[in-house]
Amino acid sequence: MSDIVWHQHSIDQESRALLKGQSPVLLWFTGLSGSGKSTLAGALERALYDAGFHTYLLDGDNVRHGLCKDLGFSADDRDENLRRVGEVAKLMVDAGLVVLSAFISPTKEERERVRGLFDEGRFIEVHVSTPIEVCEARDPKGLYKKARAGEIKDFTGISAPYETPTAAELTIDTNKGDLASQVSALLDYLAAIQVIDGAKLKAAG
Ligand SMILES: Nc1ncnc2c1ncn2[C@@H]1O[C@H](COP(=O)(O)OS(=O)(=O)O)[C@@H](OP(=O)(O)O)[C@H]1O
Ligand SMILES: Nc1ncnc2c1ncn2[C@@H]1O[C@H](COP(=O)(O)OP(=O)(O)O)[C@@H](O)[C@H]1O
Repeated sequence: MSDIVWHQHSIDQESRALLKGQSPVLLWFTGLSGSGKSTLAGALERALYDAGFHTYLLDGDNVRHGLCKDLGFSADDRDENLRRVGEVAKLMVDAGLVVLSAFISPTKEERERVRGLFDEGRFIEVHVSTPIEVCEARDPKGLYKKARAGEIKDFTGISAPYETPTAAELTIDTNKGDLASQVSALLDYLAAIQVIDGAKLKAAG
C-alpha cells in the first residue's frame, strides 16, 4: 500500500481542452526504422499547427538525446524507453494537446501497455506498414547496412523482432501514394472522430 495520495486539482483535462478547442489524443506511430514515422508525424503536426491546433511531437531519435539518453536497444531498455514516453504523453494529453509520437515500439505488449494508460478513444495507433525491403532500400541513416554487416546488434527487423500490429486504428504504407494524401487521410480521420473541428480545418485551407 503506497503512502502517496493523488491530489485532484481543480483544472482538469476537459477544461484545458475546451480552452484549446480540441479533444486531446495520442497518435502513436509505430513501424520499422525508415518506414516514415517521423516524416508522417512531422507533416501531420505541421498541418495541425498551421490550422491553429495545439500539438506536440515526441520523436524517438530526439527523446533518446535527453529523457532516455541512458537507454540502449536491448528488450528491457526499449521497454523502459516506451514506459517513460507513454507517461510523458499521458501528461501532455492531460494538458489538452494533440500529441503525436514516432517510436518503433516493436512489441504488442509495449504498445498495449501505453494504450492502457489512456481513456477509451484517446490512444490512436497508426501502423506505418512500409515493408522492410522498402525501408532497407531507403536506409537514410545507413543503419540497415551496418546491421547487415553486424556492426549494430539488436537491430529491429534484422536481428531484433517487430511484431506487426493487428488492431491499429489506422495503417499507412508510405510506399503507396504521396505524403500530402496520407496527411489528408489522417486529418479527415481526426475530424471524423471529432478530435479536431472539421470546419476550423477547412477554414484554414
Ligand atoms: N538497434 C537498433 N534498432 C532500432 N533502431 C535503432 C537501433 N540503433 C539505433 N537505432 C535508431 O534509433 C531509433 C529508434 O528508437 P526508438 O526509441 O523509436 O526505438 S524503440 O521504440 O525503443 O524500439 C531509430 O530511428 P528511426 O529510424 O527514426 O525509427 C534508429 O535511427
Ligand atoms: N510518406 C512518405 N512517402 C514517401 N517516402 C517517404 C515518406 N515518409 C518517409 N519517406 C522516406 O523514408 C525515409 C525515412 O523516413 P523517416 O520519417 O525518417 O522514417 P522513420 O522515422 O520511420 O525512421 C525518408 O528519408 C524518406 O526518404
